[in-house]
Order: sequence, then C-alpha cells, then structure tokens
Amino acid sequence: MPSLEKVAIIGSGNWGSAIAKIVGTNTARHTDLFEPTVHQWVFEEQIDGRNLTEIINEKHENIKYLKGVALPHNVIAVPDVIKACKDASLVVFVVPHQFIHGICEKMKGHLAPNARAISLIKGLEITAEGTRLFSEEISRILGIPCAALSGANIANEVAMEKFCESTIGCPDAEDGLIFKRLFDTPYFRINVIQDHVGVQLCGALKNVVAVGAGFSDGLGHGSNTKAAIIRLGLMEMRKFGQTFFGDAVQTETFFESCGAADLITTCNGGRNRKVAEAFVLTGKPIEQLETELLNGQKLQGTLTAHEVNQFLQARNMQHEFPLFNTVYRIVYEGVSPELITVDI
Ligand SMILES: NC(=O)c1ccc[n+]([C@@H]2O[C@H](COP(=O)([O-])OP(=O)(O)OC[C@H]3O[C@@H](n4cnc5c(N)ncnc54)[C@H](O)[C@@H]3O)[C@@H](O)[C@H]2O)c1
Ligand SMILES: O=P(O)(O)OC[C@H](O)CO
Repeated sequence: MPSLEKVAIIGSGNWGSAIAKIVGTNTARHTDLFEPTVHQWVFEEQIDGRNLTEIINEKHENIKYLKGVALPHNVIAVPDVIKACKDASLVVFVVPHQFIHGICEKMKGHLAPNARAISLIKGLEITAEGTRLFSEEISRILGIPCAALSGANIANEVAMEKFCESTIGCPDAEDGLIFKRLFDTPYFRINVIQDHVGVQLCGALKNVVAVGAGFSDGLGHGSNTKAAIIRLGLMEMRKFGQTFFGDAVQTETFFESCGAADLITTCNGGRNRKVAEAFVLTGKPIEQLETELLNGQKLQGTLTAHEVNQFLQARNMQHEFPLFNTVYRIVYEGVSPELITVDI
C-alpha cells in the first residue's frame, strides 16, 4: 500500500486560514490518502503580547486573519517554516506573492523526495525581463512539480461555507485527482483542468481589473460602468495570455471559476476594490489605506499593476492594454481617477 500523503500549508492569512479549514477537514475525512495531521506555517506575530501560533493552537482560531471561524484540531500552527514543511509530500502555498521567494529558499532540501506543490497565490512574477508563474518559481527553487488553484473565492465567504466553485490547473492527471480530494467539499466545488498557466494568469490579472472597478465605485458610477470595466478587463486578460503565453493558455479557462467568475466576485466583494474605492473617496495613499482598512492583510492588485506595467513598458506595449495602463497611471503617476472611464 502506498504511504499516506503528508500535507503542509505554507501561509496563514485570510485565505490561508479559510483553506486550512477545508484541508484539515479533508485530511481527517480521507484517511486512505492523507495523514490527518496538517502542519501550517504561520508568520509569527504578537497579538496582545502572545504568539499568534500559540493562540491558534489553543483556541483553534486565527483571531487576526479569520476571526470567528473554528479551525480543525488536526491543523497545527508552526512558526518555523522548516519544521512546518519537514518531509511533506503535498505542499500548499498560500502567501501574498511578494514573500514567496524567501520562503521557498528556506524550505529547500526539507521536503519528502516525492513532494508536489500547489500554488494558491494570485499574482505573477513579472519584471521588465519577462513573466514567470509562481508555480514555475516554486518548481525552479524546490525542484518539484507545482499545480495551481484559483477561483471566485472570497475567503470569508468560503469560511462560512457559502457555496462556490474553484479551479485546479494541474498538468498531471493523477496529481490533479489527489488535489481534488484535498480541496473538494460540497460547498467548495473543484473542477480540475490541465491549463495551470491560464489559471494563474487569471488569478493575477483580475486583481488589476478589481482596482479599476474600485475607482469606478469611488467615483459613484453604477453597475453598467462596472460591467464595462469587467468586460474590458477580461478582454485584456485574454489578450495578455495570448500575446505572451500563446497556446499555453486555453480560451476555455476564462469560463472556469478562475476566469470570469473570479473577476465578477473580486470586482464586487474583494479587498482590491475596497481599497481602490477608498483611494478615490479619501485621497489617501494606497499603503496607508492598506494599513487602515485591511488589518495586516495584503493588497495584490496595485503591486501587480506596477509589475505588469514594467513588463509592458519594456516592450513599448502599455498602450495596447489601456485598462491595465490607466490603473497603473492613476495609482503611480497621480493622474485623475476620472480617466478610468476615458482612457480605457
Ligand atoms: N483573501 C482572499 O479572499 C483570497 C482568496 C483567494 C486567493 N487569495 C490569494 O491568496 C494569497 C494569500 O493571501 P491571504 O488572503 O491568505 O493573505 P492576507 O493578505 O490575508 O495576509 C497576509 C499574510 O502575510 C503574512 N506576512 C506578513 N508579513 C510577512 C512576511 N514578511 N513574510 C511572510 N509572510 C508575511 C501575514 O502573516 C499574513 O499571513 C494571495 O495571493 C491572495 O491574492 C486570497
Ligand atoms: O480580496 P481580493 O481583492 O484580494 O480578492 C480575493 C479573491 O481573490 C477573490 O477570489
């Protein structure tokens, strides 16, 4: 009989905590496939003079990032990333994208020999030189295959078990089924496809569109304007995929939960939308609003808008993506938010 899969979760923010609830429940349920105990790496911080890891292990609740939601007792918070991932055969990465490199470097050489990973990160490694998916970065640093999960999944709603769907992109069919058993529940319905590139591209670029949707809300425009931003954003996402990833991105992927559905939910209920709306209403800098409104949670859309712009500028192609370009100019060049309905 093959040995049981040992699961580690790397990350414990809002989504990391919601997914820990699902993963902990499923490893305890499918004992034919998984070791029940799940180690979760938690970036240590002090809450009222106590370590967050101690609080999680005592109360079975992440009181900072997912307050009021009970976590399964078989999920153990671990402050040391090396201990958390020791001998893991399935590794779930769910950290804000700016932190992934340093974390992976520390994990090198500590996983099981047959380890595979899945990235729940919504962001892209984009520089003027080129783009890289985080699944590719994880594979490159750790020398293991890496799939991706992304969907219309506002963490708080998932944690409250409101029905939604999500997409796993996994080139290996057998691993895809294992990941499906790790994540699928009656309220979190997984569809597995092969296109892990498209899954990640959608998850990253939708955050830029959500910033544009937030500007529109801040200006008091209505549903029609937001629908136009969503549609134009979807077209730019597809064009970006076709232009820079070619056949690696399937058009059908944009109709999965990770595509149009995520775009809709993030432009209505997400943090990027919320902070962008406040940016217009208050005139405060984005970093200040992130601190004031998100209680330690991290914004991905403005960072991705900057990264995408660097990449496009290096190719003198920024004007071919007017929505991405206008979001960038509003955030980083101080042009009027009114341009969100003029220059796109
Ligand atoms: N929250 C959602 O609704 C949601 C849903 C789907 C996907 N995602 C994606 O999941 C990923 C993780 O987001 P999240 O919502 O779990 O996180 P979050 O934004 O809620 O929390 C930030 C996390 O970063 C950690 N952190 C802070 N400083 C750090 C450092 N220097 N090094 C390492 N970690 C540090 C914090 O401890 C915390 O766990 C992102 O790519 C996000 O886009 C989020
Ligand atoms: O809150 P946001 O804007 O980071 O979006 C959250 C999720 O990605 C929605 O699926």
